[in-house]
Amino acid sequence: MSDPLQPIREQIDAHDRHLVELLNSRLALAAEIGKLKRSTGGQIYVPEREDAVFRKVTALNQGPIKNEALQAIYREIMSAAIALEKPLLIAYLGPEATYTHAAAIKKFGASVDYSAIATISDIFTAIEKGEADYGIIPIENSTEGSVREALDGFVDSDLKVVAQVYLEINHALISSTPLAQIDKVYSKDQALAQCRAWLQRHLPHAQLIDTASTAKAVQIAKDTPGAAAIAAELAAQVQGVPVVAKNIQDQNDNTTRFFVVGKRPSGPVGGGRDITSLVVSLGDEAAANSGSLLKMLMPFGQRGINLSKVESRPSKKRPWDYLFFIDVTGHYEDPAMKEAIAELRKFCPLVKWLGSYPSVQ
Ligand SMILES: C=C(O[C@@H]1C=C(C(=O)O)C=C[C@H]1O)C(=O)O
Repeated sequence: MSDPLQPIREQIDAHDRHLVELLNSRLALAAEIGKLKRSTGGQIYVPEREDAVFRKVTALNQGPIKNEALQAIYREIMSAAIALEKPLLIAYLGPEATYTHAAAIKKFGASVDYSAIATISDIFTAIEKGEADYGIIPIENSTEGSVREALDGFVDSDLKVVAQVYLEINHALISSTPLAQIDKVYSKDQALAQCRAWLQRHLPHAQLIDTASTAKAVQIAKDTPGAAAIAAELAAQVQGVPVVAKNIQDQNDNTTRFFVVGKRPSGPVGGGRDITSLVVSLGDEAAANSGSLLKMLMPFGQRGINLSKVESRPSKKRPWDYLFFIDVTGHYEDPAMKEAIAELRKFCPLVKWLGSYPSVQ
């Protein structure tokens, strides 16, 4: 009896021949672009162009492929294109299998090279020294708020935020010791905090110990009797330590926002899809004038520029002196944004542009 799958598979084979041909022809064009970029000093990774490609293919899609699947495929196609233009090295907060590693792969795909770096400030340094092309760092979590080391890193650095990526975070309790005998839980402070209620319920007497990263916690737990780590399941697999409990985060839609940092700024995507991040200090104005916070936000409001985040951090220069981290909708090059920032500079001693980047992807 003839196999009914056979003729359909032959059609699939014919499509695959086509696809491989088309992919190679697309990648050859990217290689040509790469040559031109090298001769003109252009950027290899261009987030605003990638955003336009994602939008274009999503608009073309009539199914049955889901947009998410199409975008994942295009992520890899563009990753392969980048690799043909120039081998890029992406520094992430390591060790291997941290959430930042997963976010880096989500953003840059499988064809670029990755380097695990121990601390956020070392990531800034690696890029400043040209030891890596881009860095990826966690900036804020939907349950726990901002990552302070990341915000502080931007104050002293001239690197730019060139792109962002969101990743849903699902924590696992990882240990070779059964739950009832666990007396120490290691993880990054942010991850411990995201599982506070679960820990209170299941391990109320365990000692909670902060580590430099979630994957580092798994390394420690692996060799410490009675110890567990909170990290991604992937970290458990990579290091061969059993998962004791899955999805232990207190909020189900627990999501972390990561920034991609590089030496040169991204161009605009337009259509209200750019975000600009700034750090602003009011200086003596704050002490002298009780309305100064409002005054800081007015230049944006008056021009219809939407404010999506304001976060304050102690300046560490004087007590009760603050730096404000502000996200607004639009690109630094937009005329209204330029005007708003110029106005802000009239009364703020510090207005630092951290970067403008596409809001999604
Ligand atoms: C090919 C380019 O370089 C990279 C690869 C892209 C692609 O494959 O479409 C898009 C943007 C860049 O990150 C380009 O800049 O157009």
